[in-house]
Amino acid sequence: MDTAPLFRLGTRGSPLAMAQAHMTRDALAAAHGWSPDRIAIVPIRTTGDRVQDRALAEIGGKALWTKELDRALLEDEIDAAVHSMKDVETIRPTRIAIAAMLPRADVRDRILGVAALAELPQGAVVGTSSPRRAAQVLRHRPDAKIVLFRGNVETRLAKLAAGEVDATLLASAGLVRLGREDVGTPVPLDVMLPAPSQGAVGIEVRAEDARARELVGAIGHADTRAAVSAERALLEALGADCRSPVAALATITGNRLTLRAELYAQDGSAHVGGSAEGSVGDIGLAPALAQDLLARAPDSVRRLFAGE
Ligand SMILES: NCc1[nH]cc(CCC(=O)O)c1CC(=O)O
Repeated sequence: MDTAPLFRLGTRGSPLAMAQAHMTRDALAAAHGWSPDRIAIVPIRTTGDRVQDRALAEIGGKALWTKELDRALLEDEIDAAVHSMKDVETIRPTRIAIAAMLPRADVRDRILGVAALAELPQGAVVGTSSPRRAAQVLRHRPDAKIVLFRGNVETRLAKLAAGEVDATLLASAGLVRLGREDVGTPVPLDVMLPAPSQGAVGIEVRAEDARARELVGAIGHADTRAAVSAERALLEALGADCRSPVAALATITGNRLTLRAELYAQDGSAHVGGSAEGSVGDIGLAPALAQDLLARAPDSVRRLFAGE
């Protein structure tokens, strides 16, 4: 770049994060009539990228992915940070604002290695580090053996190909963004409801930076934001974090929002599910569904959630 960048986008350096940063750059360039090469993409290494051998939940949860990007944003090294909304904590620093979410991709999980959970051989080994996916697999296949499976999408595909596991599960959205829509089979939503925020890319800015808010706001997708906000409000009301086996999906038709959610016991032996419907702006909907689910949850499920 021989001229100063018009805008600096911070991102993690994984291939998926870089693909999402490029999507964001292209959307910004198109919205503002800029040449894409006037937008700098700044890869930032996070603790989560360095630590590969332990479950995320054990070593500090989602903050591992956001902390370094938050610092770069607050220290004005970048103008905006691009995130998978699924990896962004429910409660964010007050000086950081979500300025936009891009149109959501396919929200489903894909199963790789077999075409469906029902086709797993007896006692099959399934690799995942997601408490939600583990519980959902065990709910349908209590005979399966879950093993910790980390690393970025490419690493996991390589481990599967090497025969370390019989099957694994990945978000369809990530595979599509990496140009790997050819692998795996989508799992129906009634078998595996997705993680809250799955498939959504969000862009954060400094709350006080009016220019960045406006520039990024121009590429936002209102329905995605409304849906993901409802799912995040549910997580907050549940007192849930990345260790919590919880699935949620909001869908919007016109001005109506339907929020579905399921909470699971860790071993999939119990669960509770429900849904609520209201107008898009109804901020009471998600907390009400959270209370309803907690009230009906079996003990083995309720004790995994802090509530309130
Ligand atoms: N936790 C890792 C992560 N964060 C976002 C995605 C996929 C993209 C998305 O859901 O938007 C993935 C990988 C996966 O779950 O397969």
